[in-house]
Amino acid sequence: MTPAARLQAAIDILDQVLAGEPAEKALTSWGRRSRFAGSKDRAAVRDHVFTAVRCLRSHAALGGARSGRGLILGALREAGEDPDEVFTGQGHAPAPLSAAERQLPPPAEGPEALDIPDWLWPEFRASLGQDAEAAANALRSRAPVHLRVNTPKGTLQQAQDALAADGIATRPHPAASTALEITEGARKLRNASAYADGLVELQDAASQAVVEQLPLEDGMSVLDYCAGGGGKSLAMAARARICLHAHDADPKRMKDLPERAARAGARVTLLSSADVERKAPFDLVLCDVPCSGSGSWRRAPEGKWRLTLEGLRALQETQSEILRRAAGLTAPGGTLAYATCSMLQAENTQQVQAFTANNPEWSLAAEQSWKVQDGTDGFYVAVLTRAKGG
Ligand SMILES: C[S@@+](CC[C@H](N)C(=O)[O-])C[C@H]1O[C@@H](n2cnc3c(N)ncnc32)[C@H](O)[C@@H]1O
Repeated sequence: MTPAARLQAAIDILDQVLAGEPAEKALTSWGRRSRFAGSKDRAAVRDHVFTAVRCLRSHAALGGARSGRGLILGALREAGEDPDEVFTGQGHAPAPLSAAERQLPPPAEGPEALDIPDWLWPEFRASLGQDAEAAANALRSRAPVHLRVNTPKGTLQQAQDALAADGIATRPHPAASTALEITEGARKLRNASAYADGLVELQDAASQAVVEQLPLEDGMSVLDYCAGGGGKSLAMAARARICLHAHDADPKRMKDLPERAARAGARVTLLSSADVERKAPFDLVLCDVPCSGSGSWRRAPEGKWRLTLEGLRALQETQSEILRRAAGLTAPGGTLAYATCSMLQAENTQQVQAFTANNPEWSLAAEQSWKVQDGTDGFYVAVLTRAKGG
């Protein structure tokens, strides 16, 4: 495919996304229909689509329309490229620009230029203060690819050497002692032996750093209460010889966990909600709660446009309910960790402050947050301890 044909493919896919189709699904069906597209074409089209979704407001403004064509035109203008070189109408290239499309719109400003919904901007700015613009701008670009080295299976250096042998260059990431950032060859990861052998897992460095904050010790009984695919379960299992249990309100989310654990050489027992009550109390409970995902909107940009104020308030209710339940599953003297991949205070400090205010037997032992502009996903963790007699 020519570069212009890739952009035309992105335009068609974006029109479907704007009509309500999830980007991943629209890309998959395009891929099935487009047997002629090679792996580089697919990667390029995917990049165009995800860039457009991350920068939906600003690129639509720059391109003069909220349409596939408008978004691609906006992206070219932002990149300082000449749209007439792409919109030629030749071969599979997009049709030439109309007179209306040639009109340069006035420059976007404020939340529109920063690609944040208007309703969210006051909350975003209040949460991030003077870092708000930098965070919003960071969310407009592609996320780096991070790996967690499964240290029971090998050292960082061994993982780097094994990855290099498969053409993948990495460097240690400062956010966590187990983290590597891929600097070249990320697309080769799925076929790399270090990945197949469970020496490395895909995991954001801040997600790993959250687990490094937990006071895990050999022999502890631990519950990952919102385990999902089990990324944090596996990271915990690598840190100490714990008796690890995983639970999720939607057990289907954990379906790959047994296989992932086997690959990593970890042991984890999956528990239903009823089993959790029977097995309680646990020495440590981690709640990696459902959240707005504002810290990972680079990876999942549709979430930024799907979130509403009502949705955010509903998430907050779920979060405080999970905190309340998880507290009841934690042993006296035990630890409860509350984590989100959000940068919004409403989901982070405000939740924890409300919890400790209502539950005086709990105190805050540690709290940390990571911001997306510092090279990781945005994350938050609070480590709470329960009084021995509490
Ligand atoms: C942020 S994801 C977890 C990601 C996972 N810990 C990881 O590192 O891969 C949140 C999970 O919480 C689950 N969840 C939602 N409501 C819940 C509830 N009331 N109790 C327990 N889990 C819940 C969701 O199904 C989802 O899998």
